[in-house]
Order: sequence, then structure tokens, then C-alpha cells
Amino acid sequence: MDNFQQHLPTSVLAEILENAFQWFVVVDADSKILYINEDYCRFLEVTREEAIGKPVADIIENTKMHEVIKSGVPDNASPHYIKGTYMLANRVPLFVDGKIVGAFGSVIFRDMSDWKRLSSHVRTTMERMQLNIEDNSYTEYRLEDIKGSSPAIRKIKETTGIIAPSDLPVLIEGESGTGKDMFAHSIHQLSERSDFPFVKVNCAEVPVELLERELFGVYNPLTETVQNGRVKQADKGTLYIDEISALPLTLQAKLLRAMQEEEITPLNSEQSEKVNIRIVASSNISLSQLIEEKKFREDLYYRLQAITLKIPPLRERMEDFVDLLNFFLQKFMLHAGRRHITLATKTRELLQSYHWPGNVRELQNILQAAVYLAEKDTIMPSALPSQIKLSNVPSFQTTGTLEDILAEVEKKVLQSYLEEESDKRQIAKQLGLSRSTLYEKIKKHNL
Ligand SMILES: Nc1ncnc2c1ncn2[C@@H]1O[C@H](COP(=O)(O)OP(=O)(O)OP(=O)(O)O)[C@@H](O)[C@H]1O
Repeated sequence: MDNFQQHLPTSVLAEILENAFQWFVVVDADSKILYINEDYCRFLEVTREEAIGKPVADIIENTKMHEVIKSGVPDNASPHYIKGTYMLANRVPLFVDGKIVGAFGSVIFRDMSDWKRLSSHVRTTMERMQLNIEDNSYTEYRLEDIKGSSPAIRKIKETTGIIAPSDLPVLIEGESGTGKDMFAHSIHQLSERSDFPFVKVNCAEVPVELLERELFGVYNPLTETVQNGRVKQADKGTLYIDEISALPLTLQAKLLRAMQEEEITPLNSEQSEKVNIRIVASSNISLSQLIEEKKFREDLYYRLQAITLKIPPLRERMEDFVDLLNFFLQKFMLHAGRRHITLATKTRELLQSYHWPGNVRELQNILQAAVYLAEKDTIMPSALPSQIKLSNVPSFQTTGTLEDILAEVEKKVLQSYLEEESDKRQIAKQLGLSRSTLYEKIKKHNL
């Protein structure tokens, strides 16, 4: 402490006390005023000379400084009624060598509307920060980030370029992991709304009972304020509604109103608000089928589907496979600080013949793991997850004598081991054979 004081001249200390808090008072152990700043005196309509040395209760009405001195417990953010208004005050006891020598008090909000304003300002700032955190948690994609040169992908990219600048809603259909998010982002980036927010909501991830407030906001009667939902947050920008098929029918009606009348009504409110949003929606199941099952409103569907981008699953556009493979391999090599990694021919074949239910996302994840796990410069099939290796289990004949069938199985198993591993010692070890037996079998099967 002494050390600090040496560096902090009294004049500076006084300046800090004058300015650090709007209103500030220090009392001694008998609750007599030792210090009070100018601003506080002005408000109390006393001079500083009059105030200093007086019992604090004579100068500040409803003060609780003496209670804090008695209890030794701070009293923070507590309402204090002075001159006809409620203010928010902090009162803190001062201890020296374990003994209470006084207390200080500060008024942190001069009236409760100050507080209300600030609290609503803090909330909006927090909402914006939250939005940014979520926005930044995934990359902002552009059309050129979408790899692949299959006719399907080229066509969809071309259509995206044409329709993006308009304000029309867009529906993107495709299985999970096909790149729907990437297209939604690209549409926003290429539109005149790109300087305004891109807000995403995944209807399947938000619990149904919270979806209405998440989308349309909620009115809080206590604070008399509206907490904005995603629609309002996307004002002037793009609202990306992922998995729109999970949107309940009642909310589908509200969304349609937001699109047609450019108006929303927050939950618990009777007041409509104007909004200006472009909707990009995506679904990994066919919405037309949901209409037949009466789970999706026909009017909303027709409003959305005028521009539909249908992204085929990866297995139906394997022309993109090599582009995607090379792209991810380069990317993850760079991330992992590796200079040269290739795929063994068998690894490549296994990947190529897999049916990719998780689409591009699955390919990306598998390559990432394989690059990080690769000990040498070649990724062997053993680095692939079992679902890929199992999808390629060799088939064998089931007719003939048992001896013939077993010989066929033995040949196929040896063949697949030899393709995966060049070190025969390793193969013999894995199959529980001596090296000489392995060589005999290789010779017998002409491998
Ligand atoms: N054509 C592509 N080029 C490069 N990366 C791609 C491509 N398609 C998808 N990806 C990558 O695959 C991952 C999944 O893509 P995205 O999130 O856009 O899929 P999605 O269809 O929206 O999936 P979901 O329906 O599960 O939300 C992303 O990390 C993205 O980088």
C-alpha cells in the first residue's frame, strides 16, 4: 500500500475521488463525513465546507452508512430514496488492520430510469455479442469456397450467382452435410444485404416450446421491453432457417406473415413490429411430402419454393470426389504442418467406393483424422474408420465343398491384407501365422 501511495500523489488521488464515481462520500467510524465530492454536494445543495465533519445523516437523507459501519457488511446496488427519486447506491465498510475505520458510499445510478436504460443497453449489447459469437463460430462462406466441378454443383453455383442479388426467398434441399449452409452464406454474401446481419436458426435444435420467442422475440412486462428474436436480429439482412421442416404449423403462419406483411408480433405482446428480412430456408427432407402429411403449410411452401436449390448427395456426384479429396488433403496437411501426405491406392479405392451417408462433412472429418493420425507419408487403409473398411469386406462364394469355400475365404483375406500392408512380418503377426506359413499360403494362392 505504502508503495502505491509513493507513486500516487495526493493531487491525483483527489482527482480520482472527484471523478471515479458520479457521487461519492467517505465517513469515519462515527459516521461523520470525511470527504464528499463536488458533484454530490451540488446535488444535495450544500457546500463542501458545510458537509465535512457533519454526521452523514444530517446531510444525506435515508443514508444507511451507519448501518454498514455497524454490521461491517457491504450493501451493494441497493435502492436509495433521495430528493423524491430512487437511486442505486453502494456502501462499503473500510477496514484498517481488521478494524472498521469508516465507510464509503457511491451512487451508481442517479435514478432508476438510468438503470433501466443501461440494463436494456447491456442486454442489447449482450445479444449482439451473442449473435456475433454464434456467427463467428462458423466460417463465412463464399461461392468460391464450394468445391466440386460436377455438372450438378456447377449448375447450382451458377443459379446461386443469378438469384442471390434478388430479394426472393430461397429453399435449399439436400441431405445433411451436402453444403446447404455454404450456399445460404454465399447467397447472403452476394446480395445487397451483405453489410447487414446473416442470422441462422436451426429449428430442430431449439426446443419447440422456446422456438416462438427465439424467432419472434418476447415482451417482458416487468422491464416493459422486448427481447428481440432472430427475425428482428436479421432486420435488413438474411435469416437462414435451417431444418425448416421442424417448424410447428402455428409458427409457420407467423413466418409467412413476416414475409408477406413484413410484420411480426413478439410473444406476450400486442404490438406489431416492422421487419425487412430475406429468408433462405433449408430442409433435409422433402417439404412437398410433409404437405401431404399436413405437417407443412402449403401457402408457406409455395412462397418458399419458387427458387429451390436441390443439392444432390455426394454418392450421386462422385465426379466431385477427387476435387474435394485434394482440397481437404491440402487443407489438413497445412493445418497439421505436414508437407507431403498421399493416399495408398487401396485407401483411395475404399473411399471412392463408400456410399457417404454423411456426405461432404463425413469425407472432411475422415480425412482430417487420417492426416493427423498418419505416422508416415502414406495414409494406409488402417487409418480409415471401420464403417469404410467394413463396407468393403470381400464377398466370397458359398457353393462347393467346405474346403473350397474356406480356401476362397483364405485367399480373399490374404489378398486384402497384402493390399493394405507391405510388411509381411506385420501381416503374419496380425493373422497369428509364422512367416514361413504365410509365404506358403501366398505361394499356394498365387498372390
Ligand atoms: N462443396 C463443398 N466444398 C467444400 N466444403 C464443403 C462442401 N460441401 C460441404 N462442405 C463442408 O462440409 C461441412 C458441412 O457443410 P454444411 O454445413 O454446409 O452442410 P449442410 O448441408 O448445411 O449440413 P446440415 O444439414 O447438417 O446443416 C462444412 O464444414 C463444409 O465446409
